[in-house]
Amino acid sequence: MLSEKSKSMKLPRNVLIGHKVIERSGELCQGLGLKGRVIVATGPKTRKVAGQWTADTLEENGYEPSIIEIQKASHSEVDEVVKIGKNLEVDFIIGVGGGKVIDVAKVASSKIGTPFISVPTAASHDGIASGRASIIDGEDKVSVESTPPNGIIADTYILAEAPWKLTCAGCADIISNYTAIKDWELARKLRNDEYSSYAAALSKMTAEELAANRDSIKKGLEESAWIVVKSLISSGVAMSIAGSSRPASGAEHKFSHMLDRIAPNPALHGEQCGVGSIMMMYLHGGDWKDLKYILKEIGAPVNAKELNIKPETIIKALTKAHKIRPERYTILGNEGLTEEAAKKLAEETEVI
Ligand SMILES: NC(=O)c1ccc[n+]([C@@H]2O[C@H](COP(=O)([O-])OP(=O)(O)OC[C@H]3O[C@@H](n4cnc5c(N)ncnc54)[C@H](O)[C@@H]3O)[C@@H](O)[C@H]2O)c1
Ligand SMILES: O=P(O)(O)OC[C@@H](O)CO
Ligand SMILES: [Zn+2]
Repeated sequence: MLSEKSKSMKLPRNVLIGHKVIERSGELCQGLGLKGRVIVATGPKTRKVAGQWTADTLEENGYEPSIIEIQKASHSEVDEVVKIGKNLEVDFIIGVGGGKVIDVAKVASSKIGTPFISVPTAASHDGIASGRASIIDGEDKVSVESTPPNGIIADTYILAEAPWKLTCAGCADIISNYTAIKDWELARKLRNDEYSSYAAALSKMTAEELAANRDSIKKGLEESAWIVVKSLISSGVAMSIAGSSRPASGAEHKFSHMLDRIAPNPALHGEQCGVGSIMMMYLHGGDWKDLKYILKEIGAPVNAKELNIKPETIIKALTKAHKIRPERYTILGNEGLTEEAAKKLAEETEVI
């Protein structure tokens, strides 16, 4: 009954997208009523790209920034930020970097109970706006529930300057929503899994919009960065509406997480999800050739060679992928693929 049904959703409040909007970091933070001491969590590379610039801008606006460099998305890094944050009695945390830095900053702010501002330096993943975070937990790094950013500063000047490979990975993470949605619909039909038609529609529309605008996605263009980062934010909002990563994570993500576990040198998250999506679309009986064509036109990897991952590792990841998050039903079913079926799938889709 509707009267008994309730759901709470947290969504980002202030979003700034545009050329050199990092210069307006103070304005955004003041607009959110934030003041005082702030931790600027960034990476070794991204500190030079935008972390130091963000801290300097905040200082010019009367804030007291402390920069912390994050090496990887681990619990120990999160605990370190929490410890420093509590000692400094920070008022909020700002993450300036790729997906791993933003995830660590997101979880640390949630643990301390302070607001969090997301400043992506690459349009490489859809964690920019999501309420999820992927922190290494033993062998796994699937996303767990966290809190969405209170604000987002997406500087298209920085994003356009980022390595093109990162932008292509972000596009592939979005295109992989196609198969995530198919898996969600399948789980709803076969197991009556909880399903949000609104979140599913938003996630699918995000992939469709990106695919439709792919001709405008070109290396070094700020307009391209604008298109991609808007779709990444939209995908993250779909996850916040669903209260899970279901709208953006199906069997293709299980395949990617398994590659993260077994591949000697995994590729970028989005790159692996894109290749996984080609194969899962084949299993769904969908137009995998069209999905492959879209990824190729954007410039994202479409096979093992372009991922720089050996065929035998691809096959092994396919046969084990169903073990990731077993409670999330997908086209892989509960038993997963046999080795022969995995080899045939990877060959039929020209991945190996
Ligand atoms: N929380 C979520 O909802 C969510 C969603 C998708 C992915 N993720 C997570 O995000 C991570 C993937 O993010 P990623 O692909 O950005 O990987 P990443 O964070 O490892 O960044 C990749 C590399 O790009 C570099 N980089 C970033 N911006 C740069 C710039 N402007 N110039 C030069 N180098 C730059 C980083 O320093 C890093 O070396 C994974 O851990 C994944 O699980 C989380
Ligand atoms: O929950 P997971 O599978 O980590 O997915 C989150 C994100 O990668 C979706 O694009
Ligand atoms: Zn993803």
